[in-house]
Amino acid sequence: MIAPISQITLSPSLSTFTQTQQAAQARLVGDIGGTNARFAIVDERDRLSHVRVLHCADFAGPEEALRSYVELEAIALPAVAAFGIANPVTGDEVAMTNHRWRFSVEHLRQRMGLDRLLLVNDFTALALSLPQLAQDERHAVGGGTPVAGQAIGLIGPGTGLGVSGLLPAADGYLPLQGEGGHVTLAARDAREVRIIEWMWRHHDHVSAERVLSGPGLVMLHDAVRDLAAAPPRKLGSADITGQALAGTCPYCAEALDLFCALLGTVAGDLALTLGASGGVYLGGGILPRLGPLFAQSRFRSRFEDKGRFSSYLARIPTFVIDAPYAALRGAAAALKCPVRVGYDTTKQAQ
Ligand SMILES: Nc1ncnc2c1ncn2[C@@H]1O[C@H](COP(=O)(O)OP(=O)(O)OP(=O)(O)O)[C@@H](O)[C@H]1O
Repeated sequence: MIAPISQITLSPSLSTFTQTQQAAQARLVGDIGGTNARFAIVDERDRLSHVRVLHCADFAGPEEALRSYVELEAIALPAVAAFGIANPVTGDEVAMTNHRWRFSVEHLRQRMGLDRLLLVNDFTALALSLPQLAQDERHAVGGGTPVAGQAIGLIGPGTGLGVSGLLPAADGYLPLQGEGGHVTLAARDAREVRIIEWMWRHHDHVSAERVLSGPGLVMLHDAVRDLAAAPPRKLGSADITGQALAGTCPYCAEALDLFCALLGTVAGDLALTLGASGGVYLGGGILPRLGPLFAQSRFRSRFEDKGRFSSYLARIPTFVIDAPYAALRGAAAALKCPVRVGYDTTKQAQ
């Protein structure tokens, strides 16, 4: 743990020098999702401290959330910051897909007095953290062995569905910056055809994210009940998994079963598309909350269920990420990424 910067007493003559050193060493990192914003300080040895999780809904925008973070942690901001955000990052203007925040990266940099602010898609950041994960920070679901130096896939349901990956390059890996959560969801059997038909009543385009996310699990449960002509019952996604785990609601259990199977389909598609012999990693906030249900689910059998390519997929391991702040480490890695990622703003020399 590094000491909070505000607790370091500086003599006036040393102050400027030391602050410059701190700027070179400590960095502010963030992981902004549709539900939570996590912030932390990363030291020169890439260790995290001052980790704090804030609810996005409590703040008008990222500036207010950051000011609250600084106040709650009683720290001075480092001069350099990088945030992963659950959004495509294509320029200075960011309008979140699953939350109301809209902001300019450059304006935020200026308002916070930062020398550099990098915004990157949250799953691009998470992908950059994968090579740093320790063995005990991932749990294998099913068989397969990762092949070193090969492509790696990443997918994770949370408020939305994040998708990214790493492609091998001369000096390591290149992170993907796509929007794979919005691919069209495909049915594998007649039951899923009926579920997707039901979803069309509500969405013109039924993307993977429409189903493989917290709100998606709620819709799946609604669909299962409606197709069974059961009376509607509004349950949140946490209630649905809670009741499925407790065995108290057959509709919840079926919704979760469909959720895991459909995630297997989409993760298998990602593995095929990338040639992800390095493995497919599963992130996001939902899977770690499913307990043993996920490992016992149809996820892995569906992942491998690709006809003539089943043996190809059987060799690819799938791992649930068990490192709650991996995306924060990935945001720090993005600052050092040799290729341009996200949107980077820096203070112009006077
Ligand atoms: N026990 C649970 N079972 C299923 N879903 C849950 C559970 N608890 C929370 N969720 C759902 O998980 C989602 C939040 O996911 P996550 O924790 O990854 O937040 P986030 O980082 O803000 O999300 P994202 O980055 O995707 O926007 C919400 O839709 C919430 O309803």
